[in-house]
Amino acid sequence: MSESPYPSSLDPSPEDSDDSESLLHFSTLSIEDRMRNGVIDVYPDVVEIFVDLNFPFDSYKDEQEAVDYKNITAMLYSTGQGNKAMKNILLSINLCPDTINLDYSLGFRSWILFSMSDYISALVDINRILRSKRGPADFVFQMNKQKTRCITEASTKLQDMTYFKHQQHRTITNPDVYNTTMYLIKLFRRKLKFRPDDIDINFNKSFRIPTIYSKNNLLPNASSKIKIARNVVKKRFVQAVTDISIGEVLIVEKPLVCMIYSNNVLTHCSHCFVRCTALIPCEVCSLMFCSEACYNEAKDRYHRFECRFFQHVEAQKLTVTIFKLIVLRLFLMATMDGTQLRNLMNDEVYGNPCSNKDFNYDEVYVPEDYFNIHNLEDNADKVTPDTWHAYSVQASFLLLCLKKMSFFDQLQAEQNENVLSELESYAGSLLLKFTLCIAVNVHEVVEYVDLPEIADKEHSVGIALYPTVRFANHSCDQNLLRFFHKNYIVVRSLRSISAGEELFDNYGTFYWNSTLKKRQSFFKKHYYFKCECIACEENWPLLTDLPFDFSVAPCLIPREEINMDQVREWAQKYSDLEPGFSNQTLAFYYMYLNFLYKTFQKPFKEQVLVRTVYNCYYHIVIFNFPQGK
Ligand SMILES: C[S@@+](CC[C@H](N)C(=O)[O-])C[C@H]1O[C@@H](n2cnc3c(N)ncnc32)[C@H](O)[C@@H]1O
Repeated sequence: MSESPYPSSLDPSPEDSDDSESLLHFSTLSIEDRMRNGVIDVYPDVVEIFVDLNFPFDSYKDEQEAVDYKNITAMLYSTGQGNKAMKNILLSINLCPDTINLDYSLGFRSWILFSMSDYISALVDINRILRSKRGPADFVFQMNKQKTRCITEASTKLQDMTYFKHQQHRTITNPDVYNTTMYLIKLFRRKLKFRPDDIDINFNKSFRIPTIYSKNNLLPNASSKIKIARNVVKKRFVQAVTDISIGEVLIVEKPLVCMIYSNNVLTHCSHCFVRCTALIPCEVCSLMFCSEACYNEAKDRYHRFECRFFQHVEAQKLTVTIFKLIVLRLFLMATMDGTQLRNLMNDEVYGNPCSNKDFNYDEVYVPEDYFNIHNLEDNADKVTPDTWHAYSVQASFLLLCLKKMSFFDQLQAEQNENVLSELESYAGSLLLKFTLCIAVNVHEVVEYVDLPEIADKEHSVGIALYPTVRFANHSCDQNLLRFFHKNYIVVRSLRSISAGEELFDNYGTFYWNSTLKKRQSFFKKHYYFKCECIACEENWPLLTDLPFDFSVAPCLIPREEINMDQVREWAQKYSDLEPGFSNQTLAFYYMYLNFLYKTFQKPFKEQVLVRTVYNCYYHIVIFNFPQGK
């Protein structure tokens, strides 16, 4: 259950980069030479390298392949292989251009969804087909008939749900009851938006994101109990303004920019990251969305131009890391698909991407403002020559793709294939700046899959840049926990925190699962700092060597005040808990964890174990019991 916030896939080092072949060209240069060459001087060579790539501009969509997948689906479905059929029909929908064949594939999926009793998702597909108004009469007739069946079935289930709504808070330990209830609760959630003739819903929209009780006037996504402070070493950091107790919601926000991992494109919405069975395809590239609303928002915010880029690299099966894709997206958002590029270049304050602007701490922070990128930490003064080099190559790759795709044609009078214009160079420097910033500021978005066993539930969905959470520095013994709801992040206190204390995130490696030496080299290499947290200063032991005996563990309160019988009872209850999820169990973990932190001095094994399970369990309960704590 690692929390891996900053994924190793973002490792910017040359040896791990997919540009490594291109880098061979430079490996003969001495470090000094590379440093002297710096960023700008490598451009001509990089141009040479990437012009060689020379990928043709093919389309990703392939109607014939889509029809083939649909035919395979029919064969699998008729032989009772429902899951495989579902996978194939998804591929068919994903590959199909927006023609009548797409309607046929959607129609097929609605049959499969119906047979899986997922009537609402089936209705989403059917309504979409009927809206397109392009099917022949008998197909439209079949779809209308299917629609009636879906509505009838769904209405019956919806009545059952009223009962289950009242059951949500009850403890569920029996796995069968658990599974049935889970299913009905999911349906219940959908009911909140249930309108049979107008279904293009994302049922998780009814999902409750935890709220912040006392909002911060200066940091709109944060609690008034925290503020952004700064010092010379760490620059900005998050600090407690008043005492904070365990479990308080401190930050809730949407990403400024996010990107889905390619292996989730067929299972999750590429815009909001919700897991969804009835995804609809982008008309041009491989991305899929949970609803027309998400698709349109993606197009409005970043996907119009990006979509063309995706279709080409996908058609060529080029491997472009998620890291590059998010940088490109950020660039397109920042420049509004290029239309604002020249204005940005001429802007006196933001025109120079090399100078970081710090936001004014007395004014209201605007989390969704693109200009925040200019005050992200980029560590430009600490990046090693090798990393500079890798980043420059990555930025150049994107710049050349943009050039090749005629991105600059509308924006400038002069075009020259071999020489970069002033505007193009500026675009390159922005891409480089974003590459630096993204590397040390993004989080990995995870989802917890709701299976009864606790282990191996964590699933990485994508990466995202959170405008307020990114102010939190690292500690190997952090006092914050991150939770995700779709691509929203929720940050809560892991234990009580006193006024004036710094609030710490964790960048992916903890004192109990990695040695001091490994941690220090990880942070130096990826984040350019030396961790001086208490766990590093005191070199706390790994999990297996942590003290675990309650009767001798150092205490924070006089030992005679501790009711040891009660402690043993809780410890026993904790280790005996059955699989299955409920708010009561969550409340127990929460209470027990609070007790452990308040009573025993860190580091103590039970604190680590309970904290880890609590983190995982919390996600699951919140995901499946929307009224949860
Ligand atoms: C996500 S940012 C955190 C906010 C950052 N301090 C700022 O001013 O924007 C990550 C960067 O903060 C710095 N940082 C994070 N944790 C640190 C720590 N424990 N000690 C020193 N610097 C740290 C490193 O430069 C790191 O690359």
